[in-house]
Amino acid sequence: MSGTSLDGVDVAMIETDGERVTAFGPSGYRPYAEAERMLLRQALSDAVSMSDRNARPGVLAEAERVVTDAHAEAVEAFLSMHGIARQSVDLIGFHGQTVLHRPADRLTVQIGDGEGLARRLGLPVVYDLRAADVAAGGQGAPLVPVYHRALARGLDRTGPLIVVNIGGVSNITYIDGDDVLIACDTGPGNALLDDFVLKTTGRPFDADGALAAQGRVDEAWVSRALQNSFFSAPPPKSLDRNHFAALSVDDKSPADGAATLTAFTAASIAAIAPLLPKPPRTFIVAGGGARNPTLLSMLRDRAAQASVESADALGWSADAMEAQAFAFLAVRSAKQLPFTFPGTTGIATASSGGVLTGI
Ligand SMILES: Nc1ncnc2c1ncn2[C@@H]1O[C@H](COP(=O)(O)OP(=O)(O)OP(=O)(O)O)[C@@H](O)[C@H]1O
Ligand SMILES: CC(=O)N[C@H]1[C@@H]2OC[C@@H](O2)[C@@H](O)[C@@H]1O[C@H](C)C(=O)O
Repeated sequence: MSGTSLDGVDVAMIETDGERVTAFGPSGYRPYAEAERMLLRQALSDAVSMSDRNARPGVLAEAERVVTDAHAEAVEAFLSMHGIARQSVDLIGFHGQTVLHRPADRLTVQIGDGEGLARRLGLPVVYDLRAADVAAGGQGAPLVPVYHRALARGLDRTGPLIVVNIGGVSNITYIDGDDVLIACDTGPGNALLDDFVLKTTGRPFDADGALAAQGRVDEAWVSRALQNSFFSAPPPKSLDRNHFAALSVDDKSPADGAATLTAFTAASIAAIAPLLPKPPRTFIVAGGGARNPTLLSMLRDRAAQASVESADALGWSADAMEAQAFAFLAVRSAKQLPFTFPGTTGIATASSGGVLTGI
């Protein structure tokens, strides 16, 4: 899995039948080199004008090779580091790199050559997991909720809970027993903050929320930003990474800008609660944002009565969860089990998707 933060490739191994997770294997990470990250950033810009998802304008063809190679290297290093025999792996789930997401135009583009990856690894690969949903009128995201539900089945909790994934964009899954599964993107995650921190300090992200912790939140700015009609729309809804890029805190000091953007992420996650059937009892936080204590504390302040817990504290892996989810989705895809639902992507009927290659 390589997410919208463009930080690197997450690898994880699980044992599953697509319904339940019977064992968690190890997980790993292969960061993008600086040059690779710059190429991917350029690919996001070059993708803006795309209308045909198979076109590869500008640097996209080169970026696609880099994405495929980085994933192959990530898997190879992972297998050798953990002494896992290639033949013991049944299936690889490959998300690719989203370079454009415009579901209203029935367009979502993940670059990455699934067939090339299957050839290089000598293993079957399931890829292109968003396309079928978008083609059928769904949002194509989020896909992870069905995995969150599988994990939540193993928790002994009453009352509705929310799993929040704070990646480049933030998304939530609302689970209330086995029957209610609602999901959507909630707004910014780390991407706006990362971009601002990179521009003002040269560092790729606000490590441990230290910069934001020193700054002052401009609450008026946050309230204004929350006026965007996206926030009052009910789920399902999804976002392109750069949807809020025009919102600028460039007139602020690095610390105040970081504090304000961190608060914007926290406030926009909390703002989903009134749009759900019942107030959530718990927010379980995963994704890179779970490592940012300033963000967690701002979410606690804004989450009303709900408790805020990190996924790691429950024995789930905040870092590996998305990669695990794409392994789970690959198995569901291979078995033709549905993984997008009216309540998660807005698709008319529960559907499967993905392309299986290399068997
Ligand atoms: N120690 C840390 N302190 C603060 N922020 C952190 C820390 N570690 C990671 N992050 C943030 O998490 C981001 C990476 O998050 P994650 O790996 O969930 O993103 P992603 O895989 O791109 O996700 P998605 O696909 O959900 O957008 C980094 O860019 C950074 O902003
Ligand atoms: C189009 C796309 O790649 N969307 C990502 C992005 O990153 C977070 C959020 O926006 C989420 O909707 C989705 O990824 C997660 C893994 C998902 O589909 O569940």
